[in-house]
Amino acid sequence: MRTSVGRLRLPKTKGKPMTDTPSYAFLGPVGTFCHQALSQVAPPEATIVPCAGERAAMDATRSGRTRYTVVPIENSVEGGVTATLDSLAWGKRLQIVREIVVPVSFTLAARPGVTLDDVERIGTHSHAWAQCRNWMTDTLPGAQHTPTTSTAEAARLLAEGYDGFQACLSSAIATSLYGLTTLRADVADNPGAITRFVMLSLPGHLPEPTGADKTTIQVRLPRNHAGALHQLLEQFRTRGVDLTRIESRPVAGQPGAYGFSIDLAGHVCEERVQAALVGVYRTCDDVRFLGSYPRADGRANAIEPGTSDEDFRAARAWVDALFTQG
Ligand SMILES: O=C(O)C(=O)Cc1ccccc1
Repeated sequence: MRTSVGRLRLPKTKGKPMTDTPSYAFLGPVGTFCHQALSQVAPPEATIVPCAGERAAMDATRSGRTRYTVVPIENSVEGGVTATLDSLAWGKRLQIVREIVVPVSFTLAARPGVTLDDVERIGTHSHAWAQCRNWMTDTLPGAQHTPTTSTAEAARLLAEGYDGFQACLSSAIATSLYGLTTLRADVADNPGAITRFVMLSLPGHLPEPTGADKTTIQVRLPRNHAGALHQLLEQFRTRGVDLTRIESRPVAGQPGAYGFSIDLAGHVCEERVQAALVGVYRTCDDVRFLGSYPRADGRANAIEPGTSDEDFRAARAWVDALFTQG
């Protein structure tokens, strides 16, 4: 039985998972970019569980079936992965414990014997299609997209004989794993695109601060309040907290209400981050803490003058002393 393809480990098909072995759900099937991200972090003995969709993978950890989940959260070309962002924002709470960055480039693949001229429909994940849209318009004008739950799912369907599309956009690994042939390699509108994946667990485990961390939160702005967004941003600016991502999403069932998903530079153990979060909590309707974790790029966060932990402690000591001085 094959247990790996290149650096990708395949799920175990026999035997009971050992309860003390870490288990990871991920956006499956095997051969997704998500599987590649998982392979960067999971120990060799890990049990891995492919799931059909981001939400299904997250639910596997919510229900206790797996200890961790790895799902895509953001792409450098197409932006946020809304299925992940919305489930993090509104579903049962999960916490980000790690981020993983994977360079993505796509292969246009088909069953052996199929040529570019035969291709009318292409199956792939919506984020993959978005990253190859211009290439498609230039090279295969008129080719239609059929969305699949993942890039490898499209490859798997083709290999099974599915005839709803003639080709798929997937990774080179998936192309070989599912016995397809490459029609075009390195398909992309923006060479150098990366996708950021997050590893999630149930709340309770907070990674240690490293000095090169990020914190993710979800907030809902008060409605009918002029300058509400300005007031939110002000909480970060005055404490020298840099935002590395901010995205708005409509709140389901509440037309006109928006939630914001925010990544900020820093760890919740740091004074300036805590001070900003206290301000956010005071001024927004809903605040959800989604984790503090090491940055994948390892870049140390810059600390503006007057915003280090020592600066905050000295300032608090000065205020405390006002009560004890005569
Ligand atoms: O479908 C996959 O292989 C994924 O891991 C999600 C995805 C899709 C497109 C670009 C990056 C990640």
